[in-house]
Amino acid sequence: MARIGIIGSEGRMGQAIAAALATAGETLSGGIDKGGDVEALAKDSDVLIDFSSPHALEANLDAAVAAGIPIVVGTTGLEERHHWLCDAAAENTAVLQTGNTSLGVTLLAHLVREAAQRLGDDWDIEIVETHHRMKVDAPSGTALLLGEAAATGRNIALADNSERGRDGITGKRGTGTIGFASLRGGTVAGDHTVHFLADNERIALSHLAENRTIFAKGAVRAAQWLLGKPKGRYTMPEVLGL
Ligand SMILES: NC(=O)C1=CN([C@@H]2O[C@H](COP(=O)(O)OP(=O)(O)OC[C@H]3O[C@@H](n4cnc5c(N)ncnc54)[C@H](OP(=O)(O)O)[C@@H]3O)[C@@H](O)[C@H]2O)C=CC1
Ligand SMILES: O=C(O)C1=N[C@H](C(=O)O)C[C@H](O)C1
Repeated sequence: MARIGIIGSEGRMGQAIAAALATAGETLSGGIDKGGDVEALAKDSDVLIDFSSPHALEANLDAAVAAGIPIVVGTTGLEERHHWLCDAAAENTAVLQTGNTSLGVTLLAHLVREAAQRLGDDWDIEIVETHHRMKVDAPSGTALLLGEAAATGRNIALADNSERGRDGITGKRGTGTIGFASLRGGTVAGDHTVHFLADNERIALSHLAENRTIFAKGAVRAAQWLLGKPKGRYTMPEVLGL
């Protein structure tokens, strides 16, 4: 049995992960929130699970590296520099960062990549996500993950081909771009639809999360899988064998 530490332990996901750990028969080594001692938590743990804030990421990665333990990063709202930090930490320990730990979204990303690869850029791609009113980042990490999957299928760079935050006189849609739209309200755990829109026909690929259990179970599974892995950056498809 592994000792698993949670960063963001009192949050919505932190509590769901603690419940999933208990169900899986794993040991919770401890949990911290803002102002907590992540180095001490890392010393008491065999693996860390971080669902907190991008502001905490650097210290969390440093603590995992210093303690020589792997870390699962589920926090979203990450910018390019946060991905560089994950890459740097992965030179010294095992790091798995993902915008969504669920089996369903992991499979959806695979399907989106396949569809984008097969459909030409006369098929416009638009990603729509809906989340609860408490969510602080947009587009969601999952929407960006799905956008990356579509961009990979199209063999283009998402950063150079995104349309985000349309407002006012936007001009026509750019051919080959990937659009993002975010809805916020109520208690929605997380809905994502990738629309492929062509002349006279459309395809919509969706994942609807009914509660946070799916994310929590996936995070625990990722932590279990990371134990004993050599340094490097890992992905959810590897964890789930997809
Ligand atoms: N990858 C995935 O599958 C999923 C990812 N997420 C992501 O996980 C993150 C957390 O979501 P959620 O639980 O809903 O958010 P919450 O706001 O409910 O919880 C966040 C927790 O992190 C803590 N926290 C904030 N800053 C720090 C810090 N510097 N160091 C340590 N802890 C800190 C907060 O503590 P305090 O209250 O003291 O500030 C709080 O307890 C979000 O980025 C969300 O998008 C969510 C679901 C699934
Ligand atoms: O903040 C959330 O709640 C969620 N965040 C993740 C994201 O940004 O994609 C995953 C899930 O959709 C729930």
